[in-house]
Amino acid sequence: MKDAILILNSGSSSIKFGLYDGDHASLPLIGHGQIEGIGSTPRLYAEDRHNAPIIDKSLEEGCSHGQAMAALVEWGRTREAARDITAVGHRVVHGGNLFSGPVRVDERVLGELDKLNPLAPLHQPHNLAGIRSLAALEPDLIQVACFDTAFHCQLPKVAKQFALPPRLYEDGVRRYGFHGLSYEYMAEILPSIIGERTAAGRVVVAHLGNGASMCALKEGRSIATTMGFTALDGLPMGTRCGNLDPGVVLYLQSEWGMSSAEVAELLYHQSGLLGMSGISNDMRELLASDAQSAKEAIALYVYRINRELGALTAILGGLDAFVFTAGIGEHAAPIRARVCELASWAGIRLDEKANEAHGPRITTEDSAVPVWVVPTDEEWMIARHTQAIVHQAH
Ligand SMILES: Nc1ncnc2c1ncn2[C@@H]1O[C@H](COP(=O)(O)OP(=O)(O)O)[C@@H](O)[C@H]1O
Ligand SMILES: CC(=O)OP(=O)(O)O
Ligand SMILES: [Mg+2]
Repeated sequence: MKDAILILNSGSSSIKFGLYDGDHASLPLIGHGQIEGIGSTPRLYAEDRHNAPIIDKSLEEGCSHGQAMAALVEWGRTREAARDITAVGHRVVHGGNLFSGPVRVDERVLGELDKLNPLAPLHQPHNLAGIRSLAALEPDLIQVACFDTAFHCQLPKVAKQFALPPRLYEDGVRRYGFHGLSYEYMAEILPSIIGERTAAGRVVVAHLGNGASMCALKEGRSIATTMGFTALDGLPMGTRCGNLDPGVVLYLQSEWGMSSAEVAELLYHQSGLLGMSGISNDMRELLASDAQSAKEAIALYVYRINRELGALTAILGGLDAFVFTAGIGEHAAPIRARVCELASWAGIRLDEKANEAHGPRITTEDSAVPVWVVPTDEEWMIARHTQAIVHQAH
């Protein structure tokens, strides 16, 4: 029977998945898709590697993450009846300071990862619930956790430190950084797209999805990143505030009498693009809106990206390439145009037509720094790690 590897990527608004042919080192894609609307009106959608739809089906109203996962495995088996799912690789957002690489999950590992739930409340509990519900369905299945934080674990100490007493650092209160599977994929794919010499230089990648962060890559390694201890820091996001004076939190608690749960709800769910605009966390809706609040939300979003670009360029000591990726980075040409306009200080000159066509290169020949649009593929990166662990296990 042929082997397949199922990959699950639980983002803050969806479960994305991929089914890969585990018999080949290059891991060809069999099918991929997502379940959207978990908690409201869930829908399972998948297409094959040529983007032809395979399934488009509504799931039970209000179904849980676990039930959605079970529906997915059922689909994988029905569709690929001649295939055995040998392993499931999961995106797990937080690995803390214990996990610096992919790991096969067992009860001990799950126990350690549970402790990190408060550090990634939008993601970690869903990631772990998925692993647990699959373990209950299929106890012998190899399940592998691949961490968003792992790619950043070699950050220089100064980039990880907060200006707090050292005992807090020792206790794990430090910058971890996220979206590491996306940045790892970029480090791997960029030489073939932007050229080996440029990719081996100083590159800033902006991962702009529902969550958003930026990373400074030097010689393909992360040396600085905008997210921190949690996935709240850095850029404003769909519903998260990004960088914020910690004095605001103290003020809300002491003067407004807000509990920590209420502050968490505000900062994780009611801030960012949604909070500022009062309209939506979806950039498509904001770009289509005439409301002043939508315009202000977009203005702050691009302002903050430009500001972080400056900071990361300073850390890198210069800039050889700038790359946009993830939902907004790959699809929102007006946002890229606004960022590039603000980044004229770096000698960036936008090629409008190329930008409208989504690149891959979106700057003119005389731009001092080339800017690229490169689709990310966190799932494929997870599949690679999972395959390596499966090989170790045999
Ligand atoms: N054509 C588009 N124009 C503008 N924004 C888009 C477009 N397509 C997708 N997006 C944005 O991308 C976001 C989702 O990005 P994605 O990387 O899939 O997020 P996540 O993995 O965090 O769920 C959506 O919320 C939406 O704002
Ligand atoms: C870490 C994070 O913010 O992930 P996502 O963008 O998938 O929400
Ligand atoms: Mg994502």
